[in-house]
Formats: sequence, structure tokens, C-alpha cells
Amino acid sequence: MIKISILGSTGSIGTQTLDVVRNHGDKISVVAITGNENIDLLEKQALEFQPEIVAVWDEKKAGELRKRLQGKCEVLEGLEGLSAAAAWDSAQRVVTAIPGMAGLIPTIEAIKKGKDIALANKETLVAGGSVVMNLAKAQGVELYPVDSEHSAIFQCLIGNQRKYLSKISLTASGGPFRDYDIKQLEGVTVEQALKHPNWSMGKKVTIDSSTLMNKGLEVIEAKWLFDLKTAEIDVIIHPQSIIHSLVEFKDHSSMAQLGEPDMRVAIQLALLYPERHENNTKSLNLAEIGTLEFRKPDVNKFRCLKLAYDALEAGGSMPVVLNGANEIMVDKFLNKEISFLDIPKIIESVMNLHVPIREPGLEEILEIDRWARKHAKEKAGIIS
Ligand SMILES: NC(=O)C1=CN([C@@H]2O[C@H](COP(=O)(O)OP(=O)(O)OC[C@H]3O[C@@H](n4cnc5c(N)ncnc54)[C@H](OP(=O)(O)O)[C@@H]3O)[C@@H](O)[C@H]2O)C=CC1
Ligand SMILES: CC(=O)[C@@H](O)[C@H](O)COP(=O)(O)O
Ligand SMILES: [Mn+2]
Repeated sequence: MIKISILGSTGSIGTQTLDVVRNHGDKISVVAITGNENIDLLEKQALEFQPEIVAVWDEKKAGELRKRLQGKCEVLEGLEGLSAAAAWDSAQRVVTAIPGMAGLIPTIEAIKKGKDIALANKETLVAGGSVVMNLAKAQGVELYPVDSEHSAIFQCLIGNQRKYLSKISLTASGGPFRDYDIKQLEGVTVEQALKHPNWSMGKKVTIDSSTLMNKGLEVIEAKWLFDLKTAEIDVIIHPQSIIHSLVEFKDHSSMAQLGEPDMRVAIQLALLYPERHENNTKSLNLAEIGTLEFRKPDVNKFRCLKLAYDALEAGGSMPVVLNGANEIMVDKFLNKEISFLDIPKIIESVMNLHVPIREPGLEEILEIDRWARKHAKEKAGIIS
């Protein structure tokens, strides 16, 4: 039996993780769950899965949930509560499913306590890559990728020697606007951007998919997870999201991982690896699908992907700036304060103000993140 803590149990990855647990209750049990403010769902989850603790970011909501769960389950609050859930004594593996920088500190707390990580939160590695990887190495902690592309690469590398890898290709659906020209992109709405063609996900990652920033963040995530150079990471548009990513070896043999787009497969593997048990996801039927398409991404239309490569090349603290500015821009776009094409424009202008420092420590990362957010907000204020 593996005991897990789920950071962000009320979200898309969190609820799908609990579905995996429901299906494999004899193999996985939940000792801690956390949410931001959705205490109705947290209450239901606590009653069904009986964790040892629940943590709620919003302190007022935490107080309300505490009353509801009195005598049944301890309720913690704020960053301290989240960090306690991440580092909870009985947890062996921690699912990091809080979006954005908010996931970084709890993830670090979990690693410090030697917990293995089922990593969904890609921003953790984008902003904190060197700190997180060094700490994980020092603590002997495994990072099991949940992100579908990285799970695919992880699976393709099983049984292959890393020294023979020549490159990886991350597949991208291209998002809802993949066939739009630049003129059409000018006027796209939040509602259109939130309609992902293949996946049902939280708002932040869905907007990132529509700008291709999601793929850019994934390029940086892959660099850290698999110790790759920029030139070894390719992106290919694959509208069907059936091939989840590929690895090419030096002998020009390529391996890919395929499946219906359903995150429960990657989540289950990240929890139970190397075991591969049956589940209630759909079996792949290629004859039914018929055609798989591929094309090069257009970085002139989707500037965010280019900015992510630029940030990776600049190195050091530049990805912190990319990520912080992007989080602000996604919020502003969701609030209809800026247009779709303002997103890369403002991120680029903030990146242009930053002189990267090499191997930033945690305090420097947090400081640079605050700096990037402040400048992004100021610039968005000027534009809108
Ligand atoms: N969804 C997917 O299929 C995939 C997601 N990922 C990554 O996984 C991560 C989670 O994504 P997803 O599940 O879609 O996100 P959701 O928005 O669906 O869920 C977010 C979860 O985190 C909680 N939360 C949000 N903000 C905070 C905060 N500031 N402090 C504490 N808790 C917070 C939410 O609580 P509440 O409900 O109370 O607001 C909720 O439980 C992201 O980094 C994303 O990129 C990667 C691959 C696929
Ligand atoms: C399911 C998953 O892993 C998402 O990160 C997905 O990759 C988003 O789709 P895009 O390929 O459109 O970015
Ligand atoms: Mn992904």
C-alpha cells in the first residue's frame, strides 16, 4: 500500500488522482489533501477518502471546514498548512497539482522530508529547476512525471541507456487556435481559449495551451527532468494528442508512447510505477482514429513558445521571469484586461528588462518572481 498526499485535490489533476485511488483502493491510500477554497468538495473528499489532514489555502474557508469536519479530520491552513500536508509524516509520495509558483515551496518541503514526487506542477521546475533537482538528488528523491509528454518520455527511456538518446520531441495539440492566422488571433476571446480541443484541464494550463506557452514551459520542464540541452528538445504539432511524445536515439530509432488523451494513465503510472494495472480508461483503437497528423509549430504566430526557448537559452533566472510574467498575463487575459496577443508582447518586454543570474537560490527565485510580476502588472496597466 502506498500512502499519498495530494496538493490540489479539488482540481483537474487532483480529482483524477482520486479517481485512480478509487480504482486501486487496495494499493493506494490518501493521507493528506489540499485545496485553495473549494471546501464543499474538500469536505466530500475528506469523508470519502478519510485522510489524516486537510489543508486549505484560504484561512477563512479553512475555519469553516474545520467546524464541518470537527472530530473527523484535522484542518490546517495557509502556506504552513500546505507545507505540512506536503511533508506529512506518513505520506510516501506527493502529487503536486497546484498550478503555478504556489506549488514551489510545498514541493520543496516534501523533498526535504524525502518524499517521492508525482510531479504535475511544471512551473515548479520552470522557476525552481536547479534548486529542486539538486535537492531531490541530495535527498535521494524520485520525480515521477505526471505531465503527459514527460510521462511519455519517461516511459520511452525505460530499458534504454541515456547516453544513446539524441533528442526528444514533445507533441503539442496546437490548442484551439492552431489554424488561425495572426489577424484572427488578435480578436480571440477567453471563452474560445478555454475550449481545449482534446483535454479538460484547469484554466491556467488551458490558456497556456492556447498560446503554446504550455509547450514552452514543458520544454524547460523536460530540460530539468531529463538533463537535456536546448537543441535536444523539439516540439511538433500533433492535433490528435494520441502520441504523447517521442524519443530518438543515436541510431535513428525513435520510440513513442501512445494512448487516448486521459491523464489518469500518467497519474496511475506516477503512483504505482513500475506496476501497470488495468483501469477504466479507453483502449486505443488506431483504425477508428484513422489519421495522425504532424506539423512544425509556427513561432511567429505563437511567440510564447519562442520566448520559452529564449529563456532556456539565456538560462539562470530568465525562466523565473518568463513564468512569473506569464502567470500575471494569464490572469489578466482571463479577467479580460488584455488581449490574447498582449500576452507574449508583455512577457517579452519584461524579459528584456532582466539580466539573468546563474543558478539562483530559492530566495533569489522568489525575489525575481516578485520583480517579474510587478513589472508585468505595470506594463499590462499601460497597455489596457
Ligand atoms: N489538468 C491537466 O490535465 C494537467 C495539468 N498539469 C499541471 O498540473 C497543475 C494543476 O493543474 P490543474 O489540475 O489543471 O489545475 P486546476 O486549476 O484544475 O486545480 C488547481 C488545484 O490547486 C488548488 N489551488 C489553486 N491555486 C492555489 C493556491 N494559490 N494555493 C493553494 N492551492 C491552490 C485548487 O483549489 P480550489 O479548487 O479550491 O481552487 C485546485 O485544487 C498545473 O501546474 C498544470 O500545468 C499538467 C498536465 C496536465
Ligand atoms: C495533458 C497535458 O499534459 C497537458 O499539458 C497538455 O499537454 C496540454 O495540451 P497541449 O498539447 O495543447 O499543450
Ligand atoms: Mn502536458
